[in-house]
Amino acid sequence: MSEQNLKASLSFTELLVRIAKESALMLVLGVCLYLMIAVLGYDSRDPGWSHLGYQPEVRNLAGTAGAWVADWLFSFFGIGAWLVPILLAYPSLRFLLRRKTSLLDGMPYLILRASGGLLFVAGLCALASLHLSNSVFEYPFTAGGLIGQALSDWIVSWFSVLGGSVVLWTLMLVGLTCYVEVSVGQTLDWIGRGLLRLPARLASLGRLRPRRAPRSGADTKTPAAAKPAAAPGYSSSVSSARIRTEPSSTGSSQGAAAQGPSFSGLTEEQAPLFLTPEFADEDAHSSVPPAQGPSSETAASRPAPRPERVEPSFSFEESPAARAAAQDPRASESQDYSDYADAPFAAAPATQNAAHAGDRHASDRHASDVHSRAAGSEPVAVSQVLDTAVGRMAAPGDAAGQGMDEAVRKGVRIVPLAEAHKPMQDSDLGLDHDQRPTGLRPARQQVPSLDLLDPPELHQEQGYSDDQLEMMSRLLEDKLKDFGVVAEVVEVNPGPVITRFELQPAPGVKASKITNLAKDLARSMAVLSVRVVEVIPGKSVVGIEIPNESRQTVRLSEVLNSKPYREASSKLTLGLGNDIAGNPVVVNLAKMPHLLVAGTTGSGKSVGVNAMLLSLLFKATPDEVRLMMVDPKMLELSIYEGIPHLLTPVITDMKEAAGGLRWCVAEMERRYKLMAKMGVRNLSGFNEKLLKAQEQGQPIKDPLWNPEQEGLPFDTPAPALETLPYIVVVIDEFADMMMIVGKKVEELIARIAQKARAAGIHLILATQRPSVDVITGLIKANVPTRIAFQVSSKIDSRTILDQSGAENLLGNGDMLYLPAGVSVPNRVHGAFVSDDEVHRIVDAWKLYGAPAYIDDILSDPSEGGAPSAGLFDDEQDALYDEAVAFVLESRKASISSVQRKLKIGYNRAARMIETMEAAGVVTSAGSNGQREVLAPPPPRD
Ligand SMILES: Nc1ncnc2c1ncn2[C@@H]1O[C@H](COP(=O)(O)OP(=O)(O)OP(=O)(O)O)[C@@H](O)[C@H]1O
Repeated sequence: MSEQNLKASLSFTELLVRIAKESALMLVLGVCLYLMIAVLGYDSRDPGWSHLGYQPEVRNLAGTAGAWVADWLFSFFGIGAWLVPILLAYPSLRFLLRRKTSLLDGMPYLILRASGGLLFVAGLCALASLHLSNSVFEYPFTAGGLIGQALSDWIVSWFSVLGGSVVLWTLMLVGLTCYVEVSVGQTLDWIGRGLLRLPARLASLGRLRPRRAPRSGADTKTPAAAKPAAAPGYSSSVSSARIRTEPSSTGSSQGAAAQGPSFSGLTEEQAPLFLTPEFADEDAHSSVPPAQGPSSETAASRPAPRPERVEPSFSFEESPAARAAAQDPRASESQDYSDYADAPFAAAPATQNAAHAGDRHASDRHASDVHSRAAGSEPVAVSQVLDTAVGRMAAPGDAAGQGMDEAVRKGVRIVPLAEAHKPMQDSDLGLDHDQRPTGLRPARQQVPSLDLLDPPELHQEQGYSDDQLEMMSRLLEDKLKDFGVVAEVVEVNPGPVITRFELQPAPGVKASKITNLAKDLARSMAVLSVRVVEVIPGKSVVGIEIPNESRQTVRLSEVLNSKPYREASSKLTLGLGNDIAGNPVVVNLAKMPHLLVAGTTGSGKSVGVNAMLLSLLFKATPDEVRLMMVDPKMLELSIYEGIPHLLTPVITDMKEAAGGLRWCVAEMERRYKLMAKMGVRNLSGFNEKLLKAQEQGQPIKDPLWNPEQEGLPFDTPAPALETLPYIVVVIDEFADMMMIVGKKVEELIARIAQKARAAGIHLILATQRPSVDVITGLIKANVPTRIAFQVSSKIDSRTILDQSGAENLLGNGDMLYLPAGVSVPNRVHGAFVSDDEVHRIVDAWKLYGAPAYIDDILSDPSEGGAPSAGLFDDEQDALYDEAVAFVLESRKASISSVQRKLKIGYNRAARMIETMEAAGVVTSAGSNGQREVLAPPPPRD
């Protein structure tokens, strides 16, 4: 056969190929157009594969076949059906329009794009099924069709709704990237670089324009054009001008390409937005001249010219292209592409390794991080990946606001409470550490040593392990989701007794909704109780406090040996326990100035009160602090009987207790008068003044001295004033007093609470009955500092703290401490002190001396201006009639004789005599303190 025949037959074959291609082009266009019409004309009432037609007439513009096709598409793809014609058309047209590409050569690209398209549609359908309601679309099955439904069901069963959404979005984007072959990273890179160079370009544009005009002349040569490296293929383009004027950029790109898979090797001109290997190859091929100039070196080292149509290799094997690029600048273009194609696949093993290394939560989003580290052959620590993920999540407004990335959030930051929790400030606790004199007489004796207390247990069991915490975080999120609350655990703070999970609720989720779920959460997480902290100062999260499996016990010795207690200058410093992070909580009763302690029986109140009392006993001598104890249970405080701090024996009779309060009112009034006479405003000022005068050798005489009142001659000189101790009144069961004595106690407490601060009298009221008839509004208004131990209901908690929370405490000394003027209570794990320890300290104090009871308490309570008369309705006293009978019979109206006769307390007897006075049975006390009996003796039978 002649050469001409061969050419003719070849051209005929080419013709056939061309005709076949063009026919196929028409066919594809036609099919896609038809599909588009069918989809556009879809009417759910038309007959179809999924159902029988509801209407006799087919409405679809593409006819019955069109109706069936549309129904078929919508049944399987849902809203994805709209994309099917487009997805089919784009790659086919692209392939068919490229004349020189044979089917075989183009196949890999077709497969890549088809897979990309499939992934994209599948992701879209599944997302639509997951998130869109079909009631809007009225498609045969779901908004994402059967494919979307099946895929979303499967994904959700493995990844949950949120995680699944992330996976599907990722799938979609990957599909899109494969389909249109857009490099997301490169596009961003391209845009960024374009923006950066924009000013320079604009500036150079002005300079280039006048030069370009003469270029139209045939002879005109710009210096750039004169450069032999100019590539003819680029001659008419701006980019070619750039290449000519910037030869070094090409060099650097080669160098970079030779170094490894990197995009930095591409100039922006070389890096096409659409990474189309065919184009790249063709361009490169046609634009690179065979030889001369500076590029001739590289051209010389280039392998033999390839046949005209050579598709660049699209291989996932990394090295050949990379190596070739080192020598072949032309290859660098295709190499860059294949590098890019390699990147995710190269990353995969590293990601998998990370996963195998235990990082079951390594995120897709951070696969690139992992990859970049893996590429630098650095070992990738799982925790680093988690840290980065959580770091991003924790960014304000990120996690909740823009839909949470399930993959990223898996990996909770675990920060010990000791680091995450801000301890209470000294100002909240009322502590002052300055060493100013406290205004009290230098102590005559030393306080006992803290060694009397049991030491803290050193090796206490730790809470949950990191794995458990991670699991619990997930569980917590899931359980909340079950209750319709979308929130994400952003941090976990393990502490000695509880672990706090910090939740970032999704926008629109109210913290109170989570609070209301506290009980349900406790049940579903199988823990004793869950406390929700709606406000954590300084953070935008909600705290969930879950008890540790094994709880550490806080010993009083631990708290009292702490710096805050040791350095506190106040004699009324109380050690309460440790906060949730294990920091000691030491408070100042003087600043409170009165404290209400309430909690259900067995919650740890008495232990708490004991801890407070021991704190006082380790800080203050009897000269500095005196105690009045009221203990209706006759068990709790009787243990302190005999310590020198007591003003009076521990009071167990409730009416005597009321008398004690009345004495306090009288004492308060007396102290006020004294302070007024001395021109000072508070007790420490008063004591300081006295001490100063004593130091100067001019002790101050009692300005209120009334010798006649004492039954002494009127010229008896006034004694020198003594410093006054603080008085702490501790009432262990304050409800009993309210029940027995009634409203009068409330009035007395209110009076003391209102004024006693300056006089150095402080109240600690404890009750196990936190009801409104015990903790009345009047008492609450006057006792601003509260401690709530565990209570049985929200209502009780509100009665004590004016907010809920105490019902979710753990008992055994777990408490909420609400300082005066603060709205958010602080959780404190109360210090434990055993009865043995209390005994030891009591015994130690007993060694220092017998209690010096203040005689005034045993004298007439009306002295000192106490408005005693009329305060009590003592005619109702069961023994009143007996007392009257005794007085009438014996003709002795003395308190002590009534006391002895009826074997009652002094106060009760005094009240009876007062009542008799009010009733006209006896006279008022004369100057010698004697009363006469006015009523006649009882008639004898
Ligand atoms: N801080 C603590 N740490 C550990 N356990 C504690 C603590 N406080 C109390 N407990 C435990 O709780 C028990 C009950 O405490 P406590 O007697 O103080 O309760 P309560 O509220 O005073 O009860 P009640 O009102 O019936 O007297 C104690 O026996 C002790 O075992």
